[in-house]
Amino acid sequence: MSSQSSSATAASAALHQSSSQRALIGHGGTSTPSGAGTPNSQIQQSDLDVKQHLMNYQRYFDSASYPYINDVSSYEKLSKIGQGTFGEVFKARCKSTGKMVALKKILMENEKEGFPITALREVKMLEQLKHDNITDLIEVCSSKTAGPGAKDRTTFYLVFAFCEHDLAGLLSNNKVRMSLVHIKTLMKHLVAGLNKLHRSKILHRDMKAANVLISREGVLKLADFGLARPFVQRESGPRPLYTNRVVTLWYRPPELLLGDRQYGTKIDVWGAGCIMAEMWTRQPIMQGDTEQKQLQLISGLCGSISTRVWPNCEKMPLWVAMSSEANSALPQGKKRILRDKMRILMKCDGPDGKPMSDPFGRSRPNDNVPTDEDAMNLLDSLLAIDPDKRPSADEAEDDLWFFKAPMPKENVQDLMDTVPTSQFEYTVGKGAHANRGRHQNQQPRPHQPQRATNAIPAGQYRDTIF
Ligand SMILES: Nc1ncnc2c1ncn2[C@@H]1O[C@H](COP(=O)(O)OP(=O)(O)OP(=O)(O)O)[C@@H](O)[C@H]1O
Repeated sequence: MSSQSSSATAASAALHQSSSQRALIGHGGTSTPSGAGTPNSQIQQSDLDVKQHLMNYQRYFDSASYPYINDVSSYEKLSKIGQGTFGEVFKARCKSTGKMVALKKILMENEKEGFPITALREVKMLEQLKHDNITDLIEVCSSKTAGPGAKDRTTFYLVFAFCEHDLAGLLSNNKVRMSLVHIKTLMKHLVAGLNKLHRSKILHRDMKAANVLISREGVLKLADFGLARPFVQRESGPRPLYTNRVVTLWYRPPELLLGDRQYGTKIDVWGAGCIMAEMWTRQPIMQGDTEQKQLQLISGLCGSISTRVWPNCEKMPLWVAMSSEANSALPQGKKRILRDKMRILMKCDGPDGKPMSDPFGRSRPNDNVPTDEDAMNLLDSLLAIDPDKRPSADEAEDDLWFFKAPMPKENVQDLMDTVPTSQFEYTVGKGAHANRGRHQNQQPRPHQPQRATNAIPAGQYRDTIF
């Protein structure tokens, strides 16, 4: 037995003994159990034993190391890079290794309840999700600060490996020219990360370009697990109900907009489809400002939502409300024009491997250059109206597109080398990442008060994180 585990056993024995002793001697160690006439010398001896045990216990904890609770002073804060819903985010440097990190401060909304359950959930999930394409949680740190009235307060930080860019920022930068190989490589990373997530039985529930980070080395990382939750896959019996107030509106799939509360992994797959298209369009493809508007935009691009394309659509809780004349959110007779719209952009690269289409309109798209039909097929399937017709992340990872020339690369380091400044550095102060995706249209987190909208009747569902 190692000295540490033997001392752990000793400490736990000490704790056990001390608490039983305390119970025996009563509160404060000076009274006796009711009615028992115990001689004073015996009480004093028990008291001393308890003190000794407590001291051993304390010594054990003082000498123990807490790999997840280092003091945040081991990092030097450099700048504020973001304001998440749950607190501020800082760029910092590890004093001992020089490594850059992102420190996400946990907002202690209700300190009496201790470490917030939402942050705890995020930590627990990230611990399971060690993968190249998922943001790397290094550790949880704490710091003691003297609060008002000189009362010590503990602040917790999640420490992540630092990523230089987010995809929304990169896409809004017209100096960043992405070739088909770059897009294919990033999509490969995205579906690989998503596949890991879904294999670990976790739903992300907030897929959007702003939550996709890219490291200096050109590796994509899925980030922001603040809305993620574990799910159960049941073959039979009632399926659990989840909140449908998830996913930023622009990336929200039809089933969520129609009030589904028994959704699954395909909600994230829709988000992956929106992100894939955005890599060519360079802006979110459907920017509604209400749920009805979003449904209308989906119908406009992906075709009418009907039993012809989605047999179960009429079973959705909000089907009737959304098809009402007043809402007119489900226009019928709309053709699916996704392929026609994207054809002009999803061009194969030129002979020199340079992109042949220019989403920023600096040159006319070249109609003679062939469209990448395999990319188009994958996009078309990711954005299927019927969630059952969308591929799983596992199937998407095996898609033909990824195995055809031009082959994806290990990373997009060459693209990163063309972007000298970290996106965070030049957006900071203007609300880093305020670019797009973290937009006025961003929906509040489920636990936050809802903004009044003229959308679906509010309060239809209890708005909590399950
Ligand atoms: N690993 C990282 N490297 C660099 N910046 C990061 C990292 N993680 C988070 N950030 C920055 O902090 C911001 C907020 O982080 P995150 O999205 O995890 O928090 P949140 O409270 O869930 O925010 P949101 O309101 O965007 O959902 C990000 O948009 C990004 O700017």
